[in-house]
Amino acid sequence: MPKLDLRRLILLLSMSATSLVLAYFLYASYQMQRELLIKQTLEANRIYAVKLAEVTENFLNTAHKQLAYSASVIGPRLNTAEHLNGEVDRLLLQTNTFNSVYVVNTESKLLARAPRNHQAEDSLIDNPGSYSALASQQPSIVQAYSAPHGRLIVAMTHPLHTAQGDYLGYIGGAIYLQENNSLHDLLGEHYYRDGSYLYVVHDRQLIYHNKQERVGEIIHGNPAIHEVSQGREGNQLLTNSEGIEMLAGFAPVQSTGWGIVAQRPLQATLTELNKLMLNMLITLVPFFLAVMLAIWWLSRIISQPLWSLAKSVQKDDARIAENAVRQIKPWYFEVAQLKQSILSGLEMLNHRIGKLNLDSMTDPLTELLNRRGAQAAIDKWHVSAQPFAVILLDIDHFKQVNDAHGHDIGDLTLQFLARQMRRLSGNENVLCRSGGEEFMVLMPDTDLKEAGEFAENLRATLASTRSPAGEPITLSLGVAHYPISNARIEMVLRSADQALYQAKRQGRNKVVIAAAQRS
Ligand SMILES: Nc1nc2c(ncn2[C@@H]2O[C@H](COP(=O)(O)OP(=O)(O)OP(=O)(O)O)[C@@H](O)[C@H]2O)c(=O)[nH]1
Repeated sequence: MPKLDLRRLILLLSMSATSLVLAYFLYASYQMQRELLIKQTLEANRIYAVKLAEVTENFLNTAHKQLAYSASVIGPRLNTAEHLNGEVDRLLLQTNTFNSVYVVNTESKLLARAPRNHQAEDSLIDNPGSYSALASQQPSIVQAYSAPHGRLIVAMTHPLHTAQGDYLGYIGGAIYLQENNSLHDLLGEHYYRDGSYLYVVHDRQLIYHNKQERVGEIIHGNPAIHEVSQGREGNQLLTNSEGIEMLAGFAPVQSTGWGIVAQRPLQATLTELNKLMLNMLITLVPFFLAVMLAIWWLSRIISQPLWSLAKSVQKDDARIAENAVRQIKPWYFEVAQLKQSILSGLEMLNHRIGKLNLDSMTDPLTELLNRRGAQAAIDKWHVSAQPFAVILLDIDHFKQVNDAHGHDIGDLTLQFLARQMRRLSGNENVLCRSGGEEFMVLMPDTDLKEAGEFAENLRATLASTRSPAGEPITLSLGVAHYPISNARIEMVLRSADQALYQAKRQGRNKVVIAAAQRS
């Protein structure tokens, strides 16, 4: 017998199906959320980089305007040291835009500087930025360079003119990339806690980075830097110099050719999602268990009728099995069909058993009951203490019928006698061929007198009716009664037999009634 029953099978199937669907659902929603989150973060970083590029652009414009204003205040009065120092001090102190402000004449000589330092006035400003500013005589931005004191500097200049427009030199403002200033504050406001950071590059050189030691570093092989250096904005998933996957957004500062890159580690982005998925799983587990419980319960309801059908069919008695099957209430189609099929099978079986039973109790020649059939009736009456009369009868000299007319005529004669017995007998009587040419009539609720009259009538009828043998047959009959003849049934039958024997001895064609038992 296989160990797996329908209930377990349903549960197993449902569990596997539900688990698969759940796993797929979690996997698919994780993948979708992951993609969405990556896309959103990339886009957010791009927008952030664009915004920051705009703000930087504005900052640089404002710085230029400040220099332009100072240039207009200074005017042609380059010889007045007090005036020059006053203005460079004001510009340095009033805003936090520059780390140093200085005025340089056309010979690249320093005329004033704030803050003051060892650099003597009239010293030569000997760097390519200064020369190019003097050469262009235009507002300019001097890209990052290392100053003699070791600092990395971005400088801005604005030309100084006389009222007539003669060029006198420039006023310059230096932004130290590794030190505090408005630009540093502006870029430093970025949220750095979850590993996110931003940096600014110019010509692949880091001119701003939250790790100050990295400022000045030249970066190779970074696709975001490559793109932004080409003046393009966008976003990209990339691996940074430390091998960490980053979601980077980048945008150029058009006026300076700088590139701003804002990035967030992929892992930090997905950590929240992982937590979310775990919470989802934890929330789903009780629901999953509840569903399994419901399926367990439902599987019981589904398997119960089948189980009952199987149990009912296993009963020893086909009649009891049939009744048990009838009691089962099928609530779904297949069980109803199965019940119907089983019932048809059992009905057929019971019918066959009934027919076999009947055959085993019937005499095939006369279709009266045989000895076993009569015995069954006697047993039944015995149990219910039913009084009855019994008549044993035997054809006289039947051997002669066979001998004279043949066995077939003998058979027809036996059938003829059976017909006569049926014709004369009431329905309630049990008629039986107890063997050979011997017959028996069992008459419930009939006394000896009535039974004797019936026996006499039968004898007289046969004696006066032509049989298949061509002439009437005569009968000898013995009559007894239960319990009048004897309180024990087998003794009653013996009494009837003795009465029959007596009838034979007294010359045949005769009825003898057994004497009542003496009490
Ligand atoms: N045709 C036919 N004959 C049967 C059947 N059963 C028994 N017999 C015959 O019945 C006869 C009974 O003969 P006996 O026992 O000598 O009795 P009887 O000739 O009737 O004589 P008594 O009973 O003494 O009057 C036998 O010849 C059996 O062959 C049967 O089914 N068909």
